[in-house]
Amino acid sequence: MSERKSPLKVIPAVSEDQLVQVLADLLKRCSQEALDRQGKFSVGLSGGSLIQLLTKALKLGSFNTDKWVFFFCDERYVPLDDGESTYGAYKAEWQTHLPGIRETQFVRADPTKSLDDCAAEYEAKVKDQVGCGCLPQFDLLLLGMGPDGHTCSLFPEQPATLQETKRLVIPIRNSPKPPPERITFTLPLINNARDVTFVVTGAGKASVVKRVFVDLDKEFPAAWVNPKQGQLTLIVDGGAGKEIGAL
Ligand SMILES: O=C(O)[C@H](O)[C@@H](O)[C@H](O)[C@H](O)COP(=O)(O)O
Repeated sequence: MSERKSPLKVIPAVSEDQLVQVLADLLKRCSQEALDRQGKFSVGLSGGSLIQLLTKALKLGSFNTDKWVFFFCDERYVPLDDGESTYGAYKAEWQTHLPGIRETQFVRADPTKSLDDCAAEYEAKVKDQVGCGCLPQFDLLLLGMGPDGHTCSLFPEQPATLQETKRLVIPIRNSPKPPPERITFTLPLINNARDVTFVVTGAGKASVVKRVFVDLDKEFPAAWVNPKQGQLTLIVDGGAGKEIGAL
C-alpha cells in the first residue's frame, strides 16, 4: 500500500438518478471554477457506461456548454464512423440528446494516420489546446474502470505502459480488450489534472473497487491514478461500493 497525494473523496449513490445528480453537481463545480479561472473548461472523456450517465447528467444540469472542450482519455484506433469508436458513440448520443454541443467542441484523434502518429498528434493537440506549460492540466478527467482494474487503455497485462514518463499519449497494441489498437493518456498527464473522477457501477466490480481504492493494489492500473495536486473522486453505486462501506 502506498500513500495518496490527496485524500480520496468517495461519493456513494443509491440509485442511478442520484448518481446522475452527483455527476451533474461535479460538472457544475468543475466547469464554474474553470470558466472563472480561464474562460474555458477542458474535460477528458472515457467510454463504456460513462457515455450514457454523462449524457443524462448534462441534460439534467442544463449547462451552457459553449466554452467546454471535450477530449478522449483513450480512444479506439478505428475509423471515426466505426461502431467501436468512442468519439462516434458520444457523437451519436449527443446529436440526439444534446444538440447544443457542436462537433467542433470534440478534440478527436485521427485514425487515418499510423497508430504511432495518431498518438503523437493527439498529444500535440492536447498540449496546444490545454496548454499550461509543457505539462497540460485538464480541468476534469472522467474515468471508468473495467473489472480487471484497467482505466483509460492502461491494462494490467501491459505494466510497461504505467512506467511512461515522457509521452502524454501513447499507442497501445494487442490490447487484451478489443479492439486491439488504441491510444491512451499516460499517468503523467492523468495525474496532473485538477480533478480526476472515476464513475464505477455494478456489484461485479465491488472487490476490485476495494483493491484499487482502499488497498491501493498496484497490480491494477486504476490504483496508479494519484493526482499530484488535484482532487481524486470515486462515484459508486451500491453494488460497486459494497465492499468499501460506501453505502
Ligand atoms: O475503450 C473501452 O474498451 C472502454 O471505454 C473501457 O475502457 C471502459 O471505459 C471500461 O471498461 C469501463 O466500462 P464500463 O463502465 O462500461 O464497465
